[in-house]
Amino acid sequence: MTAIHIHALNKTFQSGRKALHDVHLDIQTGEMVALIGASGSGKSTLLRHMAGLMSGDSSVSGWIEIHGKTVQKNGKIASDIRQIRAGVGFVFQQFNLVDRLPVIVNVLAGTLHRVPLWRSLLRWFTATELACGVDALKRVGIAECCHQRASTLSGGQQQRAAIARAMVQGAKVILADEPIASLDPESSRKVMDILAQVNREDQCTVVVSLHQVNVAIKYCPRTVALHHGRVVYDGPSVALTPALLRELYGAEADDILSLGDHITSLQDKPIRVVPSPAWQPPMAIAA
Ligand SMILES: Nc1ncnc2c1ncn2[C@@H]1O[C@H](COP(=O)(O)OP(=O)(O)OP(=O)(O)O)[C@@H](O)[C@H]1O
Repeated sequence: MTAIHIHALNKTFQSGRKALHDVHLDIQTGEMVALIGASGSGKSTLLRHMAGLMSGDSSVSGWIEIHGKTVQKNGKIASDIRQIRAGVGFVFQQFNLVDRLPVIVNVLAGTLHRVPLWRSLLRWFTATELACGVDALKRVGIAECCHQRASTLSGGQQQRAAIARAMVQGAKVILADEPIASLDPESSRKVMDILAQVNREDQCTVVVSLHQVNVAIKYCPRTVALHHGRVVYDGPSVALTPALLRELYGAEADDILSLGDHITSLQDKPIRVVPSPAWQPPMAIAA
């Protein structure tokens, strides 16, 4: 079944900047797809359109559907977008948690579309909801941080809490916009391991934008590469050799090839595919 369907998406900002050019994309349920590209290539813009946070150009007939439901069409966001978003989890580079609230409350924000408004305002959650929140925190390996304020967590822990919130939400699609861009290699690895775990164990479709092609290869069987807002490659991540990347990106290839040793390093030869934890038998993720 198709999880995300994008047809002829174009985006021109008011400044006149054309950020997306005729993007067509089909992502199947349960895929883990990397979105790569140099800075400014349109990764965030595309993810925001998928989430219905931005609308494409109305001058071109284009649309986006998630699980068959229209997110936007011909430049207009669907009127029932809140309902569609309830099934979509977002993980952003800048950990979008409420700093002053405890981690568990942030995580339980994932249930807000299900609980009555008065209960959410009072932050009154049932024992079952609390257990579900704690369970999600256990799965991402930070249950011990449950009652801490979100602001006291490290960047990697905040990102894991954001993923726990998507779990509690019961999201069947996770859109992660450069979730490891601000993290050290070890925290990056944990966050990517957890995204892969959610993909594998919950059959959750994951689309993750990354600066590092080596991380894409390690975790995502499929990569969509953007260049100046156009899809220039859509296929197996393992086929993304440095030579191909140079062909696609020219000098800009260095942007995504020379980011140092972020999780694994990439040599200037056919890329060695590092077996991904995504394809190991289910196992607990260590904290
Ligand atoms: N609100 C905006 N108004 C005008 N131009 C914008 C706006 N947002 C993004 N852009 C432009 O659209 C293009 C794509 O930006 P986008 O943020 O999607 O790229 P990106 O690939 O996510 O980059 P990065 O990796 O640096 O986050 C860039 O040229 C950017 O300057």
